[in-house]
Amino acid sequence: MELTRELVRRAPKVLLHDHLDGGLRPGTVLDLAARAGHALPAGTEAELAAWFHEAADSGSLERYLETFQHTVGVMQSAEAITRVARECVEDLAADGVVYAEVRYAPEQHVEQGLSLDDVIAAVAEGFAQGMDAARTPAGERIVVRQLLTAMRHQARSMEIAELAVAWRDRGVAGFDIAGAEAGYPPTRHLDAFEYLQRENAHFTIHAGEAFGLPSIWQALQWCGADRLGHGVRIVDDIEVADDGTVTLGRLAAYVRDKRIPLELCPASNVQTGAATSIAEHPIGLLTRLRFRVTVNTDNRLMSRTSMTDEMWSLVEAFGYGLDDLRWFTVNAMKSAFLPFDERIALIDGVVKPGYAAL
Ligand SMILES: O=c1[nH]cnc2c1ncn2[C@@H]1O[C@H](CO)[C@@H](O)[C@H]1O
Ligand SMILES: [Zn+2]
Repeated sequence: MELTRELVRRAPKVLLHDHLDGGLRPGTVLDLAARAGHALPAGTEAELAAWFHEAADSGSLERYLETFQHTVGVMQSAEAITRVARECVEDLAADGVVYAEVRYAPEQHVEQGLSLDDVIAAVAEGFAQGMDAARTPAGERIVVRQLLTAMRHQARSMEIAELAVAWRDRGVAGFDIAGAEAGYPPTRHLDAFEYLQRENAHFTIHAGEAFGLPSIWQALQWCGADRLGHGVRIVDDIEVADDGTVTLGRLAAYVRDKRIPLELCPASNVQTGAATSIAEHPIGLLTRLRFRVTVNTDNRLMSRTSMTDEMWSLVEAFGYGLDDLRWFTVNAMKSAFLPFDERIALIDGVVKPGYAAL
């Protein structure tokens, strides 16, 4: 059967790395900004969508991140946050996503008086509404969990880690740190990671995106990360000789041997300069070498992408077929911060039958 974009959209997909404040609908940004009196750089949906994409398409992570002032800026009330969270679930469900972990930094949403708990509760409410709305009579559904992010240049990681533990039975599956990588090594937040480990909690760390191997090494061997956010620079520890012989350095071998999940985000990497193009993206090599590769969107608004777009761009660049897409999807489901029995239930009850039915 010929693989089409529509078939990829219908295929069950699993998303582990998606930022809530990087996935707003352009129309929602306009609407919320008008209500909050927030000044935007463009006045129509099409112009605003283009602005986010172009401004983020800078070749630098720092400049990419500057665009978030206009999404975070309009997400300062419980009502706005709940709406964004609900629409996020609706958009992912329409895109064929069956399980997603969506992250954001609660500390960025307290400018107008919300407490950190208020912010998390507002997201939980929006996700619950979205999951309810996506339930069809045919039994189709989407499961969405929160990841709480702490900003790596700030000093609130311990507080956020404590909230991730406090909320773990109420829709929060884990913890993350994000923000500019250079100059802010993950070891700055060692107390938070050690606390999470003592609490048997799960966390991922943005590492090896804008900065190389030392950041990946710290995230794994000092901080104990369960997964790597991006982790794409692990290719710097892999040598491919002219005759095709591959040699893994010790860190790359460790990552592959231990099946450390890589949350790869191809479109985002091309925008921040972490990769030169989709066709040259290290995902091709890492997949060939059978690392625990997962495919993700990172920021659907800034990268003008979706899970279908990401998968489809890989089909076009690397000639992947449904078997490969299923492999990425099962990899992601295995790597989710959901209890083991729930992961198995989704793999056997949703992902595999979904692919078989295509
Ligand atoms: O690719 C990325 N690398 C590092 N940080 C990021 C990336 N995308 C988004 N954020 C940061 O994470 C915060 C919480 O969601 C966003 O506000 C943004 O500053
Ligand atoms: Zn990210």
